[in-house]
Amino acid sequence: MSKVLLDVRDMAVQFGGVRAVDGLTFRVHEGEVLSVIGPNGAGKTSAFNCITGFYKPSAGSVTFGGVRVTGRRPAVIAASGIARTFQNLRLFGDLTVLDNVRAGMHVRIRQNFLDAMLHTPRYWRGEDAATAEAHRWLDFVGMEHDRTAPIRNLPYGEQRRVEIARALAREPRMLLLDEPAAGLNHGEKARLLDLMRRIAGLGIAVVLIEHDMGLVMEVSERIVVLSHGKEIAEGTPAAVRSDPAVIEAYLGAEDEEAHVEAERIAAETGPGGTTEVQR
Ligand SMILES: Nc1ncnc2c1ncn2[C@@H]1O[C@H](COP(=O)(O)OP(=O)(O)OP(=O)(O)O)[C@@H](O)[C@H]1O
Repeated sequence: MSKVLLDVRDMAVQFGGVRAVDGLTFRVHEGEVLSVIGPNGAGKTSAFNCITGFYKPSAGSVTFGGVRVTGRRPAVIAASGIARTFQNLRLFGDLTVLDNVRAGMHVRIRQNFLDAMLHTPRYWRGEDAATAEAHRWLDFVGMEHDRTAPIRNLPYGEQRRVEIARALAREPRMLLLDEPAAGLNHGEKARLLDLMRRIAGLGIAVVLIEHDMGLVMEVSERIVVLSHGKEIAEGTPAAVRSDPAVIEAYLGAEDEEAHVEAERIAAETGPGGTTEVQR
């Protein structure tokens, strides 16, 4: 197995009385595709937010590339080589496709303040290089639409692709994708699968939160399963799929949802209501 890139140990996140993440320990190796799955509210996004510095863990440590980054600011963690996408797109709607990708790169373009103020030759060389590189990443993700149009005019699936291009333009060593297949159609999911494999092929580790189990089972080398903030299983897709603890966690969550739904309907219809609850 290749080198450990991310090492998360005993990480916990607390929101008032809720332990969103409760003693999570896992590792990601260079260039591997690892998925983090679990029922709604299991703590997956909270774990991502801790790793990327958006939340401060209440306990535990996060080490990336051998350097402890626990509790550092998001910008510092991003600069150390971790890029991410979000469950809800965070693009600049009025900016063009190209400018959205270039915006992701400004952390690493070497220009000083005066270059930018005075638009020196070095400034223009930097801008040209940035534009060429943005095109390269847009080619890589397969973005075929007009790149000079405002991004808000693009179909949703294409916007998702641009968000990945922007994250890649930071030249990360690890890319965290939070539900990248949400809202995509069948063909778009197939292209996403291929894209994730090509990203890993570049040696970039891909860590995926995803509810589409078909996609997860096909693309992942390993899977970490969370339930109520705790890791309940870890292993290959085949091992995880047949793990009784995993099956039970998902069935339990379904039961919980069905129960909540039944209570909601009962409250709406009141005693003697006529709505039947489907089980
Ligand atoms: N900012 C917050 N403040 C308070 N509670 C939060 C916050 N973020 C998450 N939680 C709670 O922490 C728990 C874990 O939520 P989280 O969003 O991490 O789960 P998830 O596994 O990503 O869920 P989903 O699959 O629905 O996105 C939930 O009980 C949630 O309500």
